[in-house]
Amino acid sequence: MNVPDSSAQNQVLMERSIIKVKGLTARFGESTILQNVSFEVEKGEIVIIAGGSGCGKSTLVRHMIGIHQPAAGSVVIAGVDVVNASSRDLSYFRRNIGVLFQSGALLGSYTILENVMLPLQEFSGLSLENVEQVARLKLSLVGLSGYGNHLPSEVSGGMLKRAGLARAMVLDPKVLFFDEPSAGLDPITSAELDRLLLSINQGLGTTMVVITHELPSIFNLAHRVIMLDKEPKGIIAIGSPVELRDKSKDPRVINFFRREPLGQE
Ligand SMILES: Nc1ncnc2c1ncn2[C@@H]1O[C@H](COP(=O)(O)OP(=O)(O)OP(=O)(O)O)[C@@H](O)[C@H]1O
Repeated sequence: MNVPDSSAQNQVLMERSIIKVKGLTARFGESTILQNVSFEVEKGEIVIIAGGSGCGKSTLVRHMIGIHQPAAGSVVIAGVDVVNASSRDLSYFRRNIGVLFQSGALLGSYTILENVMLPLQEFSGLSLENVEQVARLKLSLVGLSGYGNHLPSEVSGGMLKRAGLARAMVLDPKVLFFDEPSAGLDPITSAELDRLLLSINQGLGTTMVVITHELPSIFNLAHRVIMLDKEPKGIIAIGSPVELRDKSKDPRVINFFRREPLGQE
């Protein structure tokens, strides 16, 4: 039997990671928000980024997807060195990730179907007919088959999120990023969205990075939680929600998980 040597084993382990963040330092002017942050995310994993307001959750994700340039460190996602990517590589990168931010609202004067078609028209090179077919498929995946011709103003908040999700997924991304996906939703609609994300993760194997501080969502979704804090401007804990809740000795982590409603697991 061929037993792989340790470097080959390491290689296999490394290849499991689809996201590698190494020594990331984020600054705005004189102020350092994140210092020397490193972690990896495995293919198919759902990682939640949590932590108090202003600790740098959005800043981290914005650096990961190339919106901001880090002061130091590297980010490699699906094989693309995001920090040093050429415009060609960035274009490839954008096809391999989907982003659903609160600010990424749908365009109000376009129908939901047209909104979902937009990334395909920009990136796919498909004919208009095929673009529409793919967009309709994605709308059915998120349970919005009958709503393609509605304007965003004509559907509920939960439906808008699902339409945004269809748009974020339309290029079949390997990684999806969400910033507070359940913000503004009632608990039932929020739980429905969690179920949808989970079914997409399980059905398609899509890796997900989700910013949220909603404990039900954390327990519904997360394989691992990365907790950030202003001190030391970075990661204070990484682990499954149950591990962090039951085993952490850090009072900040304990306090965070104490808000968990009874009966969540
Ligand atoms: N573009 C920017 N320019 C200057 N400062 C910024 C910028 N973006 C974020 N910051 C600052 O970085 C810090 C972290 O902000 P960030 O939005 O990443 O925190 P957060 O953890 O996502 O917070 P919240 O949970 O409140 O959304 C804050 O002090 C914020 O003011």
